[in-house]
Amino acid sequence: MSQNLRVAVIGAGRMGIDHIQRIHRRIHGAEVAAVVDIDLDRANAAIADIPGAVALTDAQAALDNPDINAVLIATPGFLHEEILHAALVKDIPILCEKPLTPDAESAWKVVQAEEKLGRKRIQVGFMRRYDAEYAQLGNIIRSGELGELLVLHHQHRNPATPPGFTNEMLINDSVVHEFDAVRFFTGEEITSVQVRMGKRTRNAPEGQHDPQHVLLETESGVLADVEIYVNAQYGYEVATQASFEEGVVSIGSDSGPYVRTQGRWGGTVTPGFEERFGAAYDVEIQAWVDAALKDEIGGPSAWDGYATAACCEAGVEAQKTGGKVTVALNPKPALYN
Ligand SMILES: NC(=O)c1ccc[n+]([C@@H]2O[C@H](COP(=O)([O-])OP(=O)(O)OC[C@H]3O[C@@H](n4cnc5c(N)ncnc54)[C@H](O)[C@@H]3O)[C@@H](O)[C@H]2O)c1
Ligand SMILES: O[C@H]1[C@H](O)[C@@H](O)[C@H](O)[C@@H](O)[C@H]1O
Repeated sequence: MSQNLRVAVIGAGRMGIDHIQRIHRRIHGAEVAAVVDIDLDRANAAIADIPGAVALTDAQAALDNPDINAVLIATPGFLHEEILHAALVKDIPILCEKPLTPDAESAWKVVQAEEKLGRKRIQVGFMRRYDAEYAQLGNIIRSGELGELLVLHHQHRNPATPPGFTNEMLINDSVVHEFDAVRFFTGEEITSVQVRMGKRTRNAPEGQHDPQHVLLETESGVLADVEIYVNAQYGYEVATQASFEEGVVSIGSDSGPYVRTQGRWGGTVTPGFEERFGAAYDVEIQAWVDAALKDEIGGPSAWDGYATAACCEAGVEAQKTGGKVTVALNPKPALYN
């Protein structure tokens, strides 16, 4: 594929708009050819500064357009499955925002459809793998320089949740990132999930128990915990501390610049994921484009999407029971080895 990628972005909401601007302004080798949203006004607003792009309301119409040769899916997670299958039929590179799908059964169907196609076409939007500090911690773990990794502590805090953010979405939409991070760091599958509910913040909307404490273990016995706290008010913070045999590594905690003025010292907390992970999204999308132009796909795969969906399913079950729930996975198809 020598020409630019001509991308249809499906979903012009918070994340879709961010990716549209990213592709238009910062990514090399790709252009936004179409924006699809059921809300045509949103789609039109999204292409206002992109000459030549078209606004549509139907994803299939974009996929049927021979001028489109790649698709970025940024609709809510429960809508991904249908678009993924339609895009696999077109046999074009796909960047699907996380989650691949919200449950293991539908994610497995996507894996099977890709396996039937016979080659990888899907990259899942687990952008943390492209964050510089995440990549560095991954390298430290793999190098063995601090001995064996023993425990991972995660904090995942959002300032507030959008309307309709259910109790299950704390797992399916938020902790799904830590499921991927733990698998990425350890190179192992997660074998069990437990969720504990403690004291609830008065800032949580009705029906949502916030914060929650999620406990995981991996095949070799690495333990991980996640504080998921999505109405934390003060800002957006995602951090990890890793304990090894010979040391401890922290990433994502406070970084400069530290300012001293008017009798106070301090810095700022990022307000949202766009600021905290802006650079990682750029690297993620550029990597997808670079691979797609060589007719390849890299990064987190549909298998990673399926395995994390299975963790989510166990997590949602664990929310109800409070007990430890085993993660059950189908055998990994050779395509993903
Ligand atoms: N990687 C990350 O850090 C990150 C951050 C935020 C969101 N996300 C993911 O991105 C996706 C979108 O999230 P968001 O926060 O932008 O949601 P959003 O609700 O802000 O936007 C979704 C958009 O999809 C549109 N839409 C709904 N149904 C549609 C359909 N059938 N066809 C076309 N468009 C349709 C809506 O009108 C809306 O504009 C989700 O999967 C979410 O989990 C990922
Ligand atoms: O969809 C968003 C997004 O994935 C963010 O990265 C995460 O921090 C939020 O918790 C989630 O709701």
